[in-house]
Amino acid sequence: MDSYPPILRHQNNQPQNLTNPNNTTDPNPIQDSDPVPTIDLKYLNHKNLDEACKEWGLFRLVNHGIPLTLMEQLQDVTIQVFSLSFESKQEACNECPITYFWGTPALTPSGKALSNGTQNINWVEGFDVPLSKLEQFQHQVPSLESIRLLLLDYATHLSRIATTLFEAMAKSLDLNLKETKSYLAENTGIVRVYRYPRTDVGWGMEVHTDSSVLSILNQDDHVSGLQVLKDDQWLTVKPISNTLIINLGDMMQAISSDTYKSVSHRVKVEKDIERISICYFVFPGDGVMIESSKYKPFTYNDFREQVQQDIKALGHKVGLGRFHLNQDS
Ligand SMILES: O=C(O)CCC(=O)C(=O)O
Ligand SMILES: [Fe+2]
Repeated sequence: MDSYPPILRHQNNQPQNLTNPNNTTDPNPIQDSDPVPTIDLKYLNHKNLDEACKEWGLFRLVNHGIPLTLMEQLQDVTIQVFSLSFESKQEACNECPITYFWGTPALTPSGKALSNGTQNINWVEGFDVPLSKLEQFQHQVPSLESIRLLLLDYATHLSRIATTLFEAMAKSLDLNLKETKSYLAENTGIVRVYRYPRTDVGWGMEVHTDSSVLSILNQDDHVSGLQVLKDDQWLTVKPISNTLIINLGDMMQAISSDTYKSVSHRVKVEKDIERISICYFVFPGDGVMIESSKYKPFTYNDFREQVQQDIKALGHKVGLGRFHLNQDS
């Protein structure tokens, strides 16, 4: 229990030693499939990809080329890092580019929790890792150093996957590839590693859309939680080992002039079992103007500042609606 941040120490939580999932009984038996479209990266079918982006804004990626051992090692080390005491996690991130946060996924650019004090607690703790800084430091805490080394390797795969998918999308959308290259800037990539505690109240993450161009989620192999809104219905995205979930963010929706969807999603928590996930987000390059037929020209920085203002003033993100061409403000 002392590994949980104090505000997440709900009375119903008992100390638990998760967490090699292979040793636990799974309360959410994994079904073989769900209706989420599957895209094969090795044999990329542009038409299927285009349809998934239009209809869902989310798909499952197979044949992604990341070694299974790397995916499994990352999940194992993530579990180890989170099992450190709350105080050591805080202390470990005091003077390093990695930020440790809890209770909300909304952070200021300097890594502080962003809030106007009225939001609900999100039952989540996490580490925010800017990938471009990974080479510049080493960590004294062995599990954090292991995760840093694994992420260095993982990051090259994430860039490869994001670039391949984005180029295929740009082609289907008939965007000028040379101009649009800067819409996906590899040096903006961040990874967020999350643990959702066991609890019987609240949400791990409330309904939102990602602000990214693309997000790549490496879900817990054994515990479900991610839910996606499709045709006004919430649907659970089944965890399936050795696959990734790709979701499109607000920047992709804007770049595509609303042809593609930034998908609404949320994360459910479980009473009896923790969940981890390792999520990657990539954004347009610094100062790059997003031009589209549906929105006023804006940079990702304009967008992020607006989101921060809205969260402070209203308690929630308004998002792309702020930039719509027929919006007055
Ligand atoms: O943990 C997950 O599966 C999803 C997390 C998420 O939606 C986010 O970080 O934006
Ligand atoms: Fe998200």
